[in-house]
Amino acid sequence: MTIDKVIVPLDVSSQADAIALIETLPQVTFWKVGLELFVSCGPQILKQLKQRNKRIFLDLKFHDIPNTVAGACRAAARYGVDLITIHATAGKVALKAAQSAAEMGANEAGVPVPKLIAISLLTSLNARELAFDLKIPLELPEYALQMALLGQECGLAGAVCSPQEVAQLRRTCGDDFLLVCPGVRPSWASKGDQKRSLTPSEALKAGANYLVIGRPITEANNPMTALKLISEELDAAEKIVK
Ligand SMILES: O=c1ccn([C@@H]2O[C@H](COP(=O)(O)O)[C@@H](O)[C@H]2O)c(=O)[nH]1
Repeated sequence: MTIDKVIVPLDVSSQADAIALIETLPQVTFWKVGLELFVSCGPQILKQLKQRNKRIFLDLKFHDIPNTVAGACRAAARYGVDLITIHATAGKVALKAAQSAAEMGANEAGVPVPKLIAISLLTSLNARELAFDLKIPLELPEYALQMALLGQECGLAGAVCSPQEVAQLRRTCGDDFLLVCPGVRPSWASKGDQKRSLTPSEALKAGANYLVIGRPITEANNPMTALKLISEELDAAEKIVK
């Protein structure tokens, strides 16, 4: 089912708003809990999602020294979530420590080990910002690839990348490496702060495993209709991919 490849972010600031969204879109099986919701209402929302048999992408984008990210990943893994994010720029020692700690936390809690995935480069940044603001002397696609490869070398399960880099990452990192793409925008939706987007069908055909699509659905006049349009677009694209 292509709808299972869509992860919808719960980018709201209260548990009540999050639950309202979950109940408005019962066909969504995979939800993302990010900084806004987790900081607002804590891990309680994870229980709510698990009670409803939903898969959980805990997108807290850890970025700290090895000891601290390890502690955070160990604690996050105990919740029995499916995906956890860490910035690749935390570095090799931190990525390896985070991976071992996630395994330890899950084993302690007797839950499946979550997939730890590395943020390669935020999808809100473009080549100009990378070069002139962040002073990174690599072309953007090469930089995103190197960050994904760093994650892979450290034993992580996958990476978060923009749909514009996913084909290159898929070719280089192989079929078993999980590629999760935010910054996906249907042709009818506004881009907002996303700077490296493609449409859902383009992202799927380019090799993404999961598409994170938020505001085009959650801020639509009718979220159910928006999700249906995306689902039909993905169904058509999957027939071409197969
Ligand atoms: O590089 C990244 C990493 C994470 N995100 C998250 O994905 C969603 C996108 O929401 P939209 O409303 O579809 O823009 C959001 O929760 C981000 O925190 C990202 O956009 N880019």
